[in-house]
Amino acid sequence: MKVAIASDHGGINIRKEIIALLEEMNIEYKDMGCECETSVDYPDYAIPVANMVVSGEVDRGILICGTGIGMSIAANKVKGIRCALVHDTFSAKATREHNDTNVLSMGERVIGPGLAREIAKIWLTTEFQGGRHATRVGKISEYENEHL
Ligand SMILES: O=C(CO)[C@H](O)[C@H](O)[C@H](O)COP(=O)(O)O
Repeated sequence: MKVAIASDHGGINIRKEIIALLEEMNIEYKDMGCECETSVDYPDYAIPVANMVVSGEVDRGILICGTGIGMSIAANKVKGIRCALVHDTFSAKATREHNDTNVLSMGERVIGPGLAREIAKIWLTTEFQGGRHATRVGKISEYENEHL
């Protein structure tokens, strides 16, 4: 698996924590910034990562901003992206099993690095269950293909 990761200025510390996790898990990754702690705009990071996922350049994306909300809104504008904003381990597992999410978003002003690491680890290692969930995810893709 290959992962693209990015944050704005509000998510740098959790990004570093998740990069350390990816290295421990021997998961190949591309760090897409941001490079500094000055204020940047989250769509400039969310959209490139989302495009890397839909193009197949990477398999998954991980995005961090202050709340995770801006990143998730922006990523979900890209056709083919299913981005989940997650701040608990139950949802991390469920959104892989049920929604086959390909991008994870978290907020550094909401949770600490320890929980973020647990969430990311679960999200990276949980398989999609398919079945009835595939039917539902398929309906989202169908809508995207017909209307977006
Ligand atoms: O998009 C967000 C809110 O939904 C992110 O949390 C941003 O990191 C946040 O808006 C940045 O805020 P700042 O006041 O410019 O640091």
